[in-house]
Amino acid sequence: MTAPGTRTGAPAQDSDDLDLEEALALVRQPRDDNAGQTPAPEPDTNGEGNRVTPWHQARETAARAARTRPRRAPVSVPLGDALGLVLAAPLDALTDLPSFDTSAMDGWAVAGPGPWLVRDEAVLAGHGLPEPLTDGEAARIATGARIPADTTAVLRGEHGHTDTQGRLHATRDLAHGQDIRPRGQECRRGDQLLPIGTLVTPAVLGLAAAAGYDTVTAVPRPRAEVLVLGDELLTEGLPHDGLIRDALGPLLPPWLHALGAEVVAVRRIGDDAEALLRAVTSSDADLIVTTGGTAAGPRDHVHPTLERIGAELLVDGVTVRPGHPMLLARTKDDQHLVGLPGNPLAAVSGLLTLAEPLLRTLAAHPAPERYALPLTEAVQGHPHDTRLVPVVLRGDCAVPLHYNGPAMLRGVAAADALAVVPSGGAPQGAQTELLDLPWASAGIGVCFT
Ligand SMILES: Nc1nc2c(c(=O)[nH]1)N[C@H]1C(S)=C(S)[C@@H](COP(=O)(O)OP(=O)(O)OC[C@H]3O[C@@H](n4cnc5c(N)ncnc54)[C@H](O)[C@@H]3O)O[C@H]1N2
Ligand code: MOO
Repeated sequence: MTAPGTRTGAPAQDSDDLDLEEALALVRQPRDDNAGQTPAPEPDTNGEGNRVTPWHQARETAARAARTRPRRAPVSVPLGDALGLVLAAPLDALTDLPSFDTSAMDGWAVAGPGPWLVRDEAVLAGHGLPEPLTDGEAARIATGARIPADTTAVLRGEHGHTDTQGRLHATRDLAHGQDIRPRGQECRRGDQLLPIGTLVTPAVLGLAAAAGYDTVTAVPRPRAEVLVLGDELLTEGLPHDGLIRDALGPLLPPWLHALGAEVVAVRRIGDDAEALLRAVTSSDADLIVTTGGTAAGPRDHVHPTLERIGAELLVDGVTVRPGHPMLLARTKDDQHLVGLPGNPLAAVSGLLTLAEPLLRTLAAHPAPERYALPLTEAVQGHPHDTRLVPVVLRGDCAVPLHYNGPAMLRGVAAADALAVVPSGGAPQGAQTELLDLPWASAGIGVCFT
Protein backbone atom coordinates (compact mmCIF):
# COMPACT_ATOMS: atom_id res chain seq x y z
CA MET A 1 0.00 0.00 0.00
CA THR A 2 1.01 3.56 -0.30
CA ALA A 3 2.10 5.59 2.67
CA PRO A 4 -0.53 6.01 5.38
CA GLY A 5 -2.07 9.42 5.84
CA THR A 6 -0.56 12.08 8.02
CA ARG A 7 -2.42 12.52 11.25
CA THR A 8 -3.77 15.89 12.16
CA GLY A 9 -2.92 17.22 15.54
CA ALA A 10 -6.48 18.28 16.31
CA PRO A 11 -8.34 15.73 18.41
CA ALA A 12 -12.01 15.63 17.58
CA GLN A 13 -15.14 15.04 19.51
CA ASP A 14 -16.55 11.49 19.45
CA SER A 15 -19.13 11.45 16.67
CA ASP A 16 -21.46 9.38 18.87
CA ASP A 17 -21.69 12.22 21.34
CA LEU A 18 -22.67 14.79 18.73
CA ASP A 19 -26.20 15.54 17.74
CA LEU A 20 -27.42 14.43 14.35
CA GLU A 21 -26.72 17.59 12.40
CA GLU A 22 -23.26 17.87 13.86
CA ALA A 23 -22.59 14.25 12.99
CA LEU A 24 -23.69 14.90 9.39
CA ALA A 25 -21.47 17.92 9.17
CA LEU A 26 -18.47 16.11 10.57
CA VAL A 27 -16.88 15.34 7.26
CA ARG A 28 -18.05 18.45 5.46
CA GLN A 29 -16.59 20.92 7.90
CA PRO A 30 -13.87 19.44 10.04
CA ARG A 31 -14.07 20.87 13.52
CA ASP A 32 -10.92 22.27 14.98
CA ASP A 33 -12.40 23.63 18.17
CA ASN A 34 -10.33 21.17 20.18
CA ALA A 35 -7.11 22.21 18.48
CA GLY A 36 -4.31 22.69 20.93
CA GLN A 37 -5.93 20.63 23.65
CA THR A 38 -4.31 17.49 24.96
CA PRO A 39 -5.91 14.43 23.37
CA ALA A 40 -7.90 12.22 25.67
CA PRO A 41 -5.87 9.23 26.87
CA GLU A 42 -6.34 6.08 24.88
CA PRO A 43 -8.97 3.93 26.63
CA ASP A 44 -8.04 0.27 26.72
CA THR A 45 -11.09 -1.22 28.32
CA ASN A 46 -14.74 -1.59 27.32
CA GLY A 47 -17.65 -0.91 29.66
CA GLU A 48 -17.06 -4.24 31.39
CA GLY A 49 -13.47 -3.44 32.20
CA ASN A 50 -12.17 -5.83 29.52
CA ARG A 51 -9.42 -4.87 27.08
CA VAL A 52 -10.57 -3.54 23.75
CA THR A 53 -8.59 -4.45 20.67
CA PRO A 54 -6.98 -1.97 18.27
CA TRP A 55 -8.65 -2.09 14.85
CA HIS A 56 -5.78 -3.55 12.82
CA GLN A 57 -5.09 -6.11 15.50
CA ALA A 58 -8.77 -7.12 15.60
CA ARG A 59 -8.64 -7.93 11.89
CA GLU A 60 -5.51 -9.99 12.34
CA THR A 61 -7.00 -11.83 15.31
CA ALA A 62 -10.09 -12.68 13.24
CA ALA A 63 -7.98 -13.91 10.32
CA ARG A 64 -5.84 -16.03 12.63
CA ALA A 65 -8.72 -17.40 14.69
CA ALA A 66 -9.94 -19.51 11.81
CA ARG A 67 -6.48 -21.01 11.24
CA THR A 68 -6.60 -22.92 14.50
CA ARG A 69 -9.11 -25.39 13.10
CA PRO A 70 -8.66 -27.88 10.28
CA ARG A 71 -10.10 -26.69 7.00
CA ARG A 72 -13.20 -28.57 5.84
CA ALA A 73 -12.56 -31.31 3.31
CA PRO A 74 -12.44 -30.21 -0.33
CA VAL A 75 -15.62 -30.70 -2.30
CA SER A 76 -16.39 -31.44 -5.93
CA VAL A 77 -18.48 -28.58 -7.27
CA PRO A 78 -20.27 -28.32 -10.64
CA LEU A 79 -18.78 -25.50 -12.70
CA GLY A 80 -22.04 -23.56 -12.48
CA ASP A 81 -21.70 -23.32 -8.68
CA ALA A 82 -17.95 -22.81 -8.40
CA LEU A 83 -17.59 -19.09 -9.07
CA GLY A 84 -15.76 -17.37 -6.22
CA LEU A 85 -14.46 -20.60 -4.65
CA VAL A 86 -10.78 -21.45 -4.37
CA LEU A 87 -9.26 -24.50 -6.07
CA ALA A 88 -8.35 -27.19 -3.56
CA ALA A 89 -6.56 -29.23 -6.24
CA PRO A 90 -4.49 -28.08 -9.19
CA LEU A 91 -6.35 -27.78 -12.47
CA ASP A 92 -4.52 -30.30 -14.66
CA ALA A 93 -5.54 -30.51 -18.30
CA LEU A 94 -7.73 -33.54 -18.95
CA THR A 95 -7.05 -33.25 -22.68
CA ASP A 96 -4.67 -31.70 -25.16
CA LEU A 97 -5.76 -28.19 -26.15
CA PRO A 98 -6.64 -27.88 -28.89
CA SER A 99 -7.61 -31.54 -28.78
CA PHE A 100 -7.11 -31.88 -32.58
CA ASP A 101 -5.36 -29.90 -35.31
CA THR A 102 -7.80 -27.16 -36.07
CA SER A 103 -8.24 -24.32 -38.53
CA ALA A 104 -7.64 -20.85 -37.10
CA MET A 105 -9.48 -19.14 -39.98
CA ASP A 106 -12.37 -19.48 -42.40
CA GLY A 107 -10.88 -20.28 -45.83
CA TRP A 108 -9.44 -23.34 -47.51
CA ALA A 109 -7.34 -26.19 -46.25
CA VAL A 110 -4.74 -26.69 -48.96
CA ALA A 111 -2.17 -29.39 -49.70
CA GLY A 112 1.12 -28.41 -51.36
CA PRO A 113 1.73 -25.33 -53.49
CA GLY A 114 -1.17 -23.73 -55.46
CA PRO A 115 -3.10 -23.42 -57.57
CA TRP A 116 -5.46 -26.01 -56.06
CA LEU A 117 -8.51 -27.88 -57.20
CA VAL A 118 -11.33 -27.25 -54.73
CA ARG A 119 -13.20 -30.25 -53.40
CA ASP A 120 -17.01 -30.06 -53.42
CA GLU A 121 -17.62 -30.81 -49.72
CA ALA A 122 -16.69 -28.15 -47.14
CA VAL A 123 -15.12 -29.06 -43.77
CA LEU A 124 -17.19 -27.68 -40.92
CA ALA A 125 -16.57 -27.33 -37.18
CA GLY A 126 -18.02 -30.08 -35.00
CA HIS A 127 -17.93 -32.76 -37.67
CA GLY A 128 -16.08 -36.07 -37.94
CA LEU A 129 -12.63 -36.55 -39.41
CA PRO A 130 -12.58 -35.23 -43.01
CA GLU A 131 -11.06 -37.18 -45.91
CA PRO A 132 -7.31 -36.53 -46.34
CA LEU A 133 -6.29 -34.00 -48.98
CA THR A 134 -4.20 -35.02 -51.93
CA ASP A 135 -1.38 -32.81 -53.21
CA GLY A 136 -2.84 -29.88 -55.19
CA GLU A 137 -6.25 -30.23 -53.56
CA ALA A 138 -8.11 -27.69 -51.36
CA ALA A 139 -11.26 -27.92 -49.27
CA ARG A 140 -13.41 -25.10 -47.94
CA ILE A 141 -12.89 -25.05 -44.16
CA ALA A 142 -14.44 -23.20 -41.21
CA THR A 143 -12.66 -21.79 -38.18
CA GLY A 144 -12.47 -24.53 -35.54
CA ALA A 145 -12.95 -27.41 -38.00
CA ARG A 146 -10.65 -30.42 -37.98
CA ILE A 147 -7.79 -30.17 -40.41
CA PRO A 148 -7.84 -32.93 -43.07
CA ALA A 149 -4.76 -35.14 -43.02
CA ASP A 150 -1.94 -33.96 -45.32
CA THR A 151 -3.07 -30.33 -45.19
CA THR A 152 -0.01 -28.06 -45.41
CA ALA A 153 -1.68 -24.70 -44.58
CA VAL A 154 -4.98 -22.87 -44.32
CA LEU A 155 -5.51 -20.08 -46.84
CA ARG A 156 -7.78 -17.33 -45.46
CA GLY A 157 -10.91 -16.65 -47.48
CA GLU A 158 -9.81 -13.08 -48.17
CA HIS A 159 -6.41 -14.25 -49.47
CA GLY A 160 -7.62 -16.55 -52.25
CA HIS A 161 -9.60 -16.38 -55.48
CA THR A 162 -10.88 -18.97 -57.90
CA ASP A 163 -10.25 -18.59 -61.63
CA THR A 164 -12.69 -19.36 -64.42
CA GLN A 165 -11.56 -22.99 -64.47
CA GLY A 166 -12.43 -23.28 -60.75
CA ARG A 167 -8.81 -23.37 -59.56
CA LEU A 168 -7.91 -21.64 -56.33
CA HIS A 169 -4.99 -19.16 -56.29
CA ALA A 170 -3.34 -17.50 -53.27
CA THR A 171 -3.03 -13.72 -53.41
CA ARG A 172 -0.41 -13.78 -50.62
CA ASP A 173 2.55 -15.92 -49.76
CA LEU A 174 1.42 -18.88 -47.73
CA ALA A 175 3.82 -20.32 -45.15
CA HIS A 176 3.85 -23.99 -44.30
CA GLY A 177 1.49 -24.59 -41.38
CA GLN A 178 -0.06 -21.15 -41.60
CA ASP A 179 -3.34 -20.71 -39.70
CA ILE A 180 -3.30 -24.27 -38.43
CA ARG A 181 -3.53 -24.56 -34.65
CA PRO A 182 -1.72 -27.77 -33.90
CA ARG A 183 -3.09 -30.20 -31.32
CA GLY A 184 -1.59 -29.47 -27.88
CA GLN A 185 -0.52 -25.91 -28.77
CA GLU A 186 -1.93 -24.54 -25.49
CA CYS A 187 -1.36 -27.59 -23.30
CA ARG A 188 -0.83 -31.30 -23.26
CA ARG A 189 -3.04 -33.63 -21.24
CA GLY A 190 -1.71 -33.65 -17.66
CA ASP A 191 -0.11 -30.20 -17.85
CA GLN A 192 -0.86 -28.05 -14.79
CA LEU A 193 -3.00 -25.16 -15.97
CA LEU A 194 -3.58 -23.52 -12.58
CA PRO A 195 -2.20 -24.22 -9.12
CA ILE A 196 -4.08 -25.06 -5.95
CA GLY A 197 -5.31 -21.87 -4.27
CA THR A 198 -6.45 -20.18 -7.47
CA LEU A 199 -9.63 -18.14 -7.13
CA VAL A 200 -12.32 -19.43 -9.49
CA THR A 201 -13.14 -16.51 -11.75
CA PRO A 202 -15.33 -16.58 -14.86
CA ALA A 203 -12.14 -17.09 -16.90
CA VAL A 204 -11.16 -20.07 -14.74
CA LEU A 205 -14.61 -21.59 -15.32
CA GLY A 206 -14.10 -21.20 -19.06
CA LEU A 207 -10.62 -22.75 -18.95
CA ALA A 208 -11.83 -25.64 -16.79
CA ALA A 209 -14.65 -26.37 -19.24
CA ALA A 210 -12.31 -26.15 -22.24
CA ALA A 211 -9.91 -28.54 -20.50
CA GLY A 212 -12.64 -31.12 -20.01
CA TYR A 213 -13.93 -30.49 -16.49
CA ASP A 214 -17.59 -30.75 -15.41
CA THR A 215 -16.73 -30.13 -11.76
CA VAL A 216 -13.76 -28.64 -9.91
CA THR A 217 -12.30 -29.58 -6.54
CA ALA A 218 -12.66 -26.56 -4.31
CA VAL A 219 -12.54 -25.33 -0.73
CA PRO A 220 -16.20 -25.36 0.38
CA ARG A 221 -17.87 -22.12 1.31
CA PRO A 222 -17.86 -21.69 5.08
CA ARG A 223 -21.44 -21.96 6.36
CA ALA A 224 -22.79 -18.88 8.09
CA GLU A 225 -25.96 -18.46 10.08
CA VAL A 226 -27.41 -15.02 10.80
CA LEU A 227 -29.31 -14.38 14.02
CA VAL A 228 -31.18 -11.07 13.98
CA LEU A 229 -31.94 -9.83 17.50
CA GLY A 230 -34.37 -7.11 18.53
CA ASP A 231 -38.09 -6.99 19.32
CA GLU A 232 -38.39 -3.63 17.57
CA LEU A 233 -37.80 -4.97 14.08
CA LEU A 234 -40.36 -5.22 11.28
CA THR A 235 -39.80 -7.29 8.16
CA GLU A 236 -42.16 -5.29 5.93
CA GLY A 237 -44.03 -2.04 5.59
CA LEU A 238 -43.44 1.34 7.11
CA PRO A 239 -41.99 1.92 10.57
CA HIS A 240 -44.72 2.60 13.12
CA ASP A 241 -45.29 2.84 16.87
CA GLY A 242 -41.57 2.79 17.71
CA LEU A 243 -40.96 -0.22 15.50
CA ILE A 244 -38.41 0.03 12.69
CA ARG A 245 -37.55 -2.01 9.64
CA ASP A 246 -34.87 -4.66 9.96
CA ALA A 247 -32.10 -3.37 7.69
CA LEU A 248 -29.59 -6.10 8.47
CA GLY A 249 -31.68 -9.13 7.54
CA PRO A 250 -31.65 -8.01 3.89
CA LEU A 251 -28.11 -6.62 3.98
CA LEU A 252 -26.12 -9.42 5.56
CA PRO A 253 -26.85 -12.61 3.55
CA PRO A 254 -25.74 -11.31 0.14
CA TRP A 255 -22.79 -9.49 1.69
CA LEU A 256 -21.68 -12.63 3.56
CA HIS A 257 -22.06 -14.57 0.33
CA ALA A 258 -19.86 -12.03 -1.44
CA LEU A 259 -17.30 -12.59 1.33
CA GLY A 260 -17.24 -16.30 0.52
CA ALA A 261 -19.89 -17.73 2.86
CA GLU A 262 -22.89 -19.91 2.21
CA VAL A 263 -25.67 -18.47 4.33
CA VAL A 264 -27.52 -21.50 5.67
CA ALA A 265 -30.15 -19.67 7.75
CA VAL A 266 -31.38 -16.26 8.80
CA ARG A 267 -33.31 -16.47 12.08
CA ARG A 268 -35.17 -13.72 13.87
CA ILE A 269 -34.67 -14.18 17.58
CA GLY A 270 -36.22 -11.00 19.02
CA ASP A 271 -34.90 -10.07 22.45
CA ASP A 272 -35.36 -13.55 23.86
CA ALA A 273 -32.32 -14.79 25.78
CA GLU A 274 -33.49 -18.42 25.80
CA ALA A 275 -34.20 -18.39 22.06
CA LEU A 276 -30.73 -16.96 21.46
CA LEU A 277 -29.15 -19.66 23.62
CA ARG A 278 -31.06 -22.37 21.73
CA ALA A 279 -30.14 -20.91 18.36
CA VAL A 280 -26.45 -20.65 19.22
CA THR A 281 -26.13 -24.08 20.82
CA SER A 282 -28.07 -25.86 18.06
CA SER A 283 -26.19 -24.24 15.17
CA ASP A 284 -23.64 -26.29 13.27
CA ALA A 285 -22.55 -23.35 11.10
CA ASP A 286 -18.86 -22.44 10.90
CA LEU A 287 -19.78 -18.84 11.69
CA ILE A 288 -22.73 -17.45 13.59
CA VAL A 289 -23.35 -13.75 13.00
CA THR A 290 -25.60 -11.99 15.49
CA THR A 291 -26.93 -8.46 15.04
CA GLY A 292 -27.69 -6.16 17.96
CA GLY A 293 -27.57 -6.93 21.62
CA THR A 294 -23.83 -6.39 21.95
CA ALA A 295 -23.97 -3.49 24.40
CA ALA A 296 -24.71 -3.72 28.09
CA GLY A 297 -28.39 -2.77 28.07
CA PRO A 298 -31.06 -4.86 29.82
CA ARG A 299 -31.96 -6.57 26.57
CA ASP A 300 -28.45 -7.10 25.28
CA HIS A 301 -28.20 -10.86 25.50
CA VAL A 302 -25.10 -11.64 23.47
CA HIS A 303 -22.47 -11.39 26.22
CA PRO A 304 -24.54 -13.29 28.83
CA THR A 305 -25.27 -16.03 26.31
CA LEU A 306 -21.59 -16.43 25.44
CA GLU A 307 -20.80 -16.58 29.13
CA ARG A 308 -23.46 -19.24 29.72
CA ILE A 309 -22.02 -21.53 27.07
CA GLY A 310 -18.41 -20.94 28.15
CA ALA A 311 -17.39 -19.36 24.84
CA GLU A 312 -13.92 -17.89 24.56
CA LEU A 313 -14.04 -14.16 23.82
CA LEU A 314 -11.25 -13.44 21.35
CA VAL A 315 -12.20 -9.82 20.69
CA ASP A 316 -14.49 -7.89 23.02
CA GLY A 317 -14.74 -4.37 21.69
CA VAL A 318 -12.57 -2.73 19.05
CA THR A 319 -11.13 0.78 18.89
CA VAL A 320 -13.18 1.66 15.82
CA ARG A 321 -16.12 3.99 15.15
CA PRO A 322 -18.75 3.08 14.37
CA GLY A 323 -19.03 -0.40 15.73
CA HIS A 324 -16.84 -0.44 18.80
CA PRO A 325 -18.97 -2.96 20.78
CA MET A 326 -18.38 -5.65 18.10
CA LEU A 327 -17.07 -8.97 19.34
CA LEU A 328 -15.60 -12.27 18.20
CA ALA A 329 -15.92 -15.47 20.20
CA ARG A 330 -15.00 -19.09 19.73
CA THR A 331 -18.19 -20.99 20.59
CA LYS A 332 -16.88 -24.48 19.71
CA ASP A 333 -13.58 -25.84 18.41
CA ASP A 334 -14.81 -25.40 14.88
CA GLN A 335 -17.26 -22.54 15.27
CA HIS A 336 -16.97 -18.79 15.77
CA LEU A 337 -19.50 -16.11 16.53
CA VAL A 338 -19.22 -12.52 15.35
CA GLY A 339 -21.45 -10.16 17.31
CA LEU A 340 -22.33 -7.16 15.19
CA PRO A 341 -23.69 -4.04 16.89
CA GLY A 342 -27.28 -3.21 16.03
CA ASN A 343 -26.69 0.21 14.53
CA PRO A 344 -26.57 -0.64 10.82
CA LEU A 345 -23.32 1.14 9.84
CA ALA A 346 -21.75 -0.21 13.03
CA ALA A 347 -22.80 -3.69 11.84
CA VAL A 348 -21.12 -3.06 8.47
CA SER A 349 -18.01 -2.00 10.35
CA GLY A 350 -18.07 -5.25 12.33
CA LEU A 351 -18.67 -7.24 9.19
CA LEU A 352 -15.55 -5.82 7.53
CA THR A 353 -13.44 -5.82 10.70
CA LEU A 354 -14.17 -9.33 12.01
CA ALA A 355 -16.32 -11.41 9.63
CA GLU A 356 -14.38 -10.58 6.47
CA PRO A 357 -10.93 -11.74 7.70
CA LEU A 358 -12.42 -14.82 9.39
CA LEU A 359 -14.34 -15.86 6.26
CA ARG A 360 -11.35 -15.06 4.07
CA THR A 361 -9.27 -17.56 6.04
CA LEU A 362 -12.01 -20.21 6.09
CA ALA A 363 -12.66 -19.81 2.35
CA ALA A 364 -8.90 -19.68 1.61
CA HIS A 365 -9.33 -16.40 -0.24
CA PRO A 366 -6.24 -14.26 -0.72
CA ALA A 367 -6.04 -11.14 1.41
CA PRO A 368 -6.90 -8.07 -0.66
CA GLU A 369 -3.96 -5.81 -1.49
CA ARG A 370 -3.83 -2.93 0.95
CA TYR A 371 -3.95 0.40 -0.78
CA ALA A 372 -4.43 4.07 -0.06
CA LEU A 373 -5.67 7.13 -1.92
CA PRO A 374 -5.66 10.83 -1.05
CA LEU A 375 -8.83 12.28 0.45
CA THR A 376 -10.48 15.15 -1.39
CA GLU A 377 -11.55 16.66 1.94
CA ALA A 378 -10.28 16.51 5.48
CA VAL A 379 -12.06 13.95 7.64
CA GLN A 380 -12.62 14.53 11.29
CA GLY A 381 -11.09 11.84 13.45
CA HIS A 382 -12.06 10.21 16.70
CA PRO A 383 -9.67 11.18 19.53
CA HIS A 384 -8.40 7.66 20.08
CA ASP A 385 -10.25 5.26 17.77
CA THR A 386 -10.00 4.47 14.08
CA ARG A 387 -12.98 5.68 12.02
CA LEU A 388 -14.42 3.87 9.00
CA VAL A 389 -15.97 6.45 6.69
CA PRO A 390 -17.86 5.69 3.44
CA VAL A 391 -16.19 7.20 0.37
CA VAL A 392 -16.69 7.18 -3.37
CA LEU A 393 -13.64 6.76 -5.60
CA ARG A 394 -13.21 9.44 -8.25
CA GLY A 395 -10.11 9.21 -10.38
CA ASP A 396 -7.24 8.65 -7.99
CA CYS A 397 -8.99 10.22 -5.01
CA ALA A 398 -11.42 9.20 -2.30
CA VAL A 399 -14.37 11.53 -1.73
CA PRO A 400 -15.80 11.25 1.81
CA LEU A 401 -19.57 10.87 2.05
CA HIS A 402 -21.54 12.74 4.61
CA TYR A 403 -24.22 10.41 5.88
CA ASN A 404 -21.83 8.33 7.94
CA GLY A 405 -23.49 8.21 11.38
CA PRO A 406 -23.60 4.78 13.08
CA ALA A 407 -27.33 4.35 12.43
CA MET A 408 -27.16 5.47 8.78
CA LEU A 409 -26.83 3.41 5.64
CA ARG A 410 -27.28 6.31 3.24
CA GLY A 411 -23.55 6.95 2.91
CA VAL A 412 -22.41 3.35 2.55
CA ALA A 413 -25.20 2.59 0.07
CA ALA A 414 -23.67 5.16 -2.27
CA ALA A 415 -20.06 4.23 -1.47
CA ASP A 416 -17.31 2.33 -3.23
CA ALA A 417 -15.12 1.86 -0.17
CA LEU A 418 -14.64 2.69 3.49
CA ALA A 419 -11.76 4.98 4.36
CA VAL A 420 -9.74 3.94 7.40
CA VAL A 421 -9.29 7.25 9.18
CA PRO A 422 -6.70 7.13 11.96
CA SER A 423 -7.35 8.59 15.38
CA GLY A 424 -6.94 12.33 15.23
CA GLY A 425 -8.33 12.51 11.68
CA ALA A 426 -6.92 12.93 8.21
CA PRO A 427 -6.29 16.25 6.46
CA GLN A 428 -7.26 16.94 2.87
CA GLY A 429 -4.88 15.10 0.55
CA ALA A 430 -3.81 12.55 3.16
CA GLN A 431 -3.11 9.11 1.73
CA THR A 432 -5.74 7.02 3.48
CA GLU A 433 -6.15 3.26 3.57
CA LEU A 434 -9.30 2.03 1.85
CA LEU A 435 -11.39 -1.09 2.23
CA ASP A 436 -13.16 -1.83 -1.03
CA LEU A 437 -16.81 -2.75 -0.81
CA PRO A 438 -17.57 -6.01 -2.60
CA TRP A 439 -19.69 -4.48 -5.36
CA ALA A 440 -17.08 -1.89 -6.22
CA SER A 441 -13.90 -3.96 -6.11
CA ALA A 442 -12.54 -5.46 -9.27
CA GLY A 443 -12.39 -8.80 -7.49
CA ILE A 444 -14.71 -11.76 -7.61
CA GLY A 445 -16.72 -10.23 -4.80
CA VAL A 446 -18.55 -8.34 -7.51
CA CYS A 447 -20.43 -11.55 -8.26
CA PHE A 448 -23.37 -11.80 -5.89
CA THR A 449 -25.14 -14.70 -7.57
N1 LIG B 1 -24.73 3.17 27.61
C1 LIG B 1 -24.23 2.86 26.40
N2 LIG B 1 -25.09 2.65 25.43
C2 LIG B 1 -24.62 2.36 24.20
C3 LIG B 1 -23.24 2.28 23.97
C4 LIG B 1 -22.36 2.52 25.03
O1 LIG B 1 -21.13 2.46 24.87
N3 LIG B 1 -22.91 2.78 26.23
N4 LIG B 1 -22.78 2.03 22.73
C5 LIG B 1 -23.66 2.43 21.65
C6 LIG B 1 -23.14 1.94 20.43
S1 LIG B 1 -21.77 2.70 19.86
C7 LIG B 1 -23.77 0.98 19.69
S2 LIG B 1 -23.20 0.55 18.15
C8 LIG B 1 -24.93 0.31 20.18
C9 LIG B 1 -24.74 -1.18 20.11
O2 LIG B 1 -25.92 -1.69 20.52
P1 LIG B 1 -26.33 -3.17 20.40
O3 LIG B 1 -25.38 -3.97 19.60
O4 LIG B 1 -26.63 -3.66 21.76
O5 LIG B 1 -27.61 -3.05 19.51
P2 LIG B 1 -29.10 -2.71 19.92
O6 LIG B 1 -29.14 -1.97 21.20
O7 LIG B 1 -29.85 -3.95 19.82
O8 LIG B 1 -29.46 -1.74 18.74
C10 LIG B 1 -28.81 -0.53 18.55
C11 LIG B 1 -29.63 0.27 17.54
O9 LIG B 1 -29.65 -0.39 16.31
C12 LIG B 1 -30.99 -0.67 15.92
N5 LIG B 1 -30.99 -1.99 15.27
C13 LIG B 1 -30.75 -3.15 15.82
N6 LIG B 1 -30.87 -4.14 14.95
C14 LIG B 1 -31.22 -3.58 13.80
C15 LIG B 1 -31.52 -4.09 12.52
N7 LIG B 1 -31.46 -5.41 12.24
N8 LIG B 1 -31.87 -3.21 11.53
C16 LIG B 1 -31.95 -1.87 11.80
N9 LIG B 1 -31.65 -1.35 13.00
C17 LIG B 1 -31.32 -2.18 13.98
C18 LIG B 1 -31.76 -0.68 17.19
O10 LIG B 1 -33.12 -0.45 16.98
C19 LIG B 1 -31.06 0.43 17.95
O11 LIG B 1 -31.54 1.67 17.50
O12 LIG B 1 -25.20 0.61 21.52
C20 LIG B 1 -25.09 2.01 21.83
N10 LIG B 1 -25.51 2.16 23.18
O1 MOO C 1 -20.45 3.89 17.34
MO1 MOO C 1 -21.61 2.53 17.71
O2 MOO C 1 -20.29 1.55 17.64
O3 MOO C 1 -22.86 3.53 17.24
O4 MOO C 1 -21.69 2.18 16.11
